[in-house]
Amino acid sequence: MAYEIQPKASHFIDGAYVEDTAGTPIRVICPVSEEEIARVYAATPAIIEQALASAKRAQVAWAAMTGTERGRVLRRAADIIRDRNYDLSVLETNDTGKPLQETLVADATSAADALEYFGGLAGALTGEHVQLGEDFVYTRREALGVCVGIGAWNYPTQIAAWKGAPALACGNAMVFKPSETTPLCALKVAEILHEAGAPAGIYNVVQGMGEVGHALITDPRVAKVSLTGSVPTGRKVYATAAEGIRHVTMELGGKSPLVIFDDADLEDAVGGAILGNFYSSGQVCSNGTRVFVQKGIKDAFLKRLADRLQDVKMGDPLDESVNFGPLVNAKQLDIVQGFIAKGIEEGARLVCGGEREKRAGYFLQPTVFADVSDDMTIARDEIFGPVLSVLDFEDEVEVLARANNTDFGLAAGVFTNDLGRAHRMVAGFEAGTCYINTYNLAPVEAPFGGSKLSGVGRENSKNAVDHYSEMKSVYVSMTAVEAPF
Ligand SMILES: NC(=O)c1ccc[n+]([C@@H]2O[C@H](COP(=O)([O-])OP(=O)(O)OC[C@H]3O[C@@H](n4cnc5c(N)ncnc54)[C@H](O)[C@@H]3O)[C@@H](O)[C@H]2O)c1
Ligand SMILES: O=CCc1c[nH]cn1
Repeated sequence: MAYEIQPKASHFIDGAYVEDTAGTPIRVICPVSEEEIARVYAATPAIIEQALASAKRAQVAWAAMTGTERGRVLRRAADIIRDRNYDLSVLETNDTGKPLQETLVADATSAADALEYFGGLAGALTGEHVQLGEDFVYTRREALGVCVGIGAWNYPTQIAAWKGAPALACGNAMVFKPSETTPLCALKVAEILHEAGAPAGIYNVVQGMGEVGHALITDPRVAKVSLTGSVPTGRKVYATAAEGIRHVTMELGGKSPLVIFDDADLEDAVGGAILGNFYSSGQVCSNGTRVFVQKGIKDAFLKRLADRLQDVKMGDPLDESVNFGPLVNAKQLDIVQGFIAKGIEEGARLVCGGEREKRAGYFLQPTVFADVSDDMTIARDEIFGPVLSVLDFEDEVEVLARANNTDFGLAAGVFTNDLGRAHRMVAGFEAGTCYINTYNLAPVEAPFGGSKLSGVGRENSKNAVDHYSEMKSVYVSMTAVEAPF
């Protein structure tokens, strides 16, 4: 029987698909055909209760298993995902509009990497022993309990796994709410985890908008919330979590600088700027959208960038030769077009692009602005679309100050052949994720996350373990107790 890729119902709770059509309908619109391809229903209070109760019930026994046993489940899920990579990539492409050429290598595979990595780590999670004379302290690394994950729409499979894998490895249960824009892929992550042996209730998915997210994170059974989303949503979710003194991870937006010095390899620098602005049609949180180019290399950079943009192939994202897809929906297209109009109005020079394609789908041409100044709207606000701004600079001290002159701090990159300068620049960047002579890679082995308004905590790497577990300290006395009376 062919593997069924379309999820069977709106929610996945307690090891099974669950439907409740009393919830608000959420239409899933294909960004290419602009037609409805699926419909799910937002979680009702009854669905939210089922998910939280099931997670709470399941978590204690899951945490009592050995890390090696838990890890085995995660690694099995990783294998299943790799076996079904093609079908899962098609689903991701349908959900987001990203080209299959991309989703085949960056989405389900990234989810599999996370499950494999944290599955491998699970058996090695430990506390420590501290000798204090004859007495000693030992620490127990314990799960937090029920964790809520809330996702953005640009990487629905990856986000579901980047949150789920470390949470489950540490012995937590998760209730995950995907973005209402891309609700399908997380359901497959839940289904596959269950198939791999995750007990019922350990990873649940419920659909809905902000209200459902809010209901989840205010429930007293919830110990932690991990959000991937915009800064305004992050402010609200962080404040709500603070009421209950809950643990948080905040993976938020950015307006990251990419600095290209005169001595950089031109071809690599242009490649980095392309990866940092046009992958996923520009809908990547860490994009280096403020491209600071030193004056001596600026003309050559702009010329080569315009040449290489000739190789953009737009079209049906399921065609594997297509390398540039539409934006995710009409609303995002409208927002990005608004920024382009603002760039022109404020005096930036449009080098190429800027137009919606005359075809069905939310296709927008890759857009490059030059002569952008620091105070322009397109240089200050996160656009989250295929819009690259080139800003000129003279020297290292000046460009570092300008690169950091933002409230965001997600990522930053530098292209130069001067190694000393490269390391000075990254030491000076106020950003959580930095790149030297490349851009936008996010391997599971490396911490990923932001500083300043771009976030709190880190995903991926051993660092994530500290955000999904806490240490219990146990003092053991080997001597008589001395009390004052
Ligand atoms: N730092 C990262 O790792 C990272 C990764 C991907 C995307 N992002 C950011 O995400 C943004 C784009 O995604 P988006 O438009 O889906 O973001 P968004 O902030 O609009 O929504 C994110 C999620 O939060 C939920 N939500 C909204 N209000 C809520 C509330 N009051 N309580 C609980 N949940 C609520 C939404 O339903 C959605 O699931 C961009 O800013 C991008 O930079 C960050
Ligand atoms: O969208 C942000 C997360 C990311 C960055 N690179 C790959 N995934």
